[in-house]
Amino acid sequence: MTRSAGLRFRQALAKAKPLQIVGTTNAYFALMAEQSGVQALYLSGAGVANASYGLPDLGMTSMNDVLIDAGRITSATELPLLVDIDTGWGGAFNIARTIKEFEKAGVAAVHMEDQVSQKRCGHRPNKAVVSTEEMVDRIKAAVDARTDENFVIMARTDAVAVEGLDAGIERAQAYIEAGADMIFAEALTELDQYRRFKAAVNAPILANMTEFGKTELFNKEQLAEAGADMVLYPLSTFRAANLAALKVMQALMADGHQRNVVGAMQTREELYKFLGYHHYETKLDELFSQK
Ligand SMILES: C[C@](O)(C(=O)O)[C@H](CC(=O)O)C(=O)O
Ligand SMILES: [Mg+2]
Repeated sequence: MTRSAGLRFRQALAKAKPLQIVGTTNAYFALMAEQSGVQALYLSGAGVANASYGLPDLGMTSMNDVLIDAGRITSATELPLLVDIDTGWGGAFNIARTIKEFEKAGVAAVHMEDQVSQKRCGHRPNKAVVSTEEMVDRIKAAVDARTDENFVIMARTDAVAVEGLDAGIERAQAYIEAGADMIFAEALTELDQYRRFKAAVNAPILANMTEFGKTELFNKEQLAEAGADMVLYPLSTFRAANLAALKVMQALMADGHQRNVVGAMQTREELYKFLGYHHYETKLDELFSQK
């Protein structure tokens, strides 16, 4: 694969209207996504905190925590990966380091938000944002640090829920002016708000379709029509897998066996198919064939 990860993301975006970006909390989910026709992957900050550390999404995970999970996914698949880097984890030099490390890890794109470092989930109350100037400095530091010009730096604004739509749009304009490539318009409540962002900001717009949040679960046609270029499903597979796992745990405790839930499990055969298990096994047999 000679094309850079960033270029692969941009090419996937150019081909799809809108590009559906699917959250995969681990490398195996990434393999399933790749073999299900998904064209771009996402590593959620909430997903890393929740799944890998058992923590809430409140800015408690560090750059290295996210980098480890990102590297696992980029090692397993060629699909371009968008990673949630929260606020970039610090001042200008920290942000520069973050960009360099994620680019080196084979990540295609990152999104960095304008919340204060003690951040919250974008769909929760009582968020606070830094000044436009401070976020512009974050973006400048990020853009200056990238070595691949195709590496995507997406600016996320959480300001709409805090300061209103007009302020959010003004910020997005300033962030693009500062060098951001794309805009993540967080926690919008109406389709028309995407339309307003798109009309005012000359850059690709991402719509976050996270479940149980502030945004209605619009379909991709509705979002494309409203001007969204990318649709994100950050935690959909994680939430579904969590419920499936919980039901198995409860059945094991209630029934003393798993026979009632085996039908809800992915079979060994399916697992091996996604892993390419037999290919590895054949290789092993060839390498160490018994005489
Ligand atoms: C996209 C997000 O930043 C994430 O970390 O996945 C979250 C998703 C969520 O908590 O539902 C967010 O929207 O803040
Ligand atoms: Mg997040």
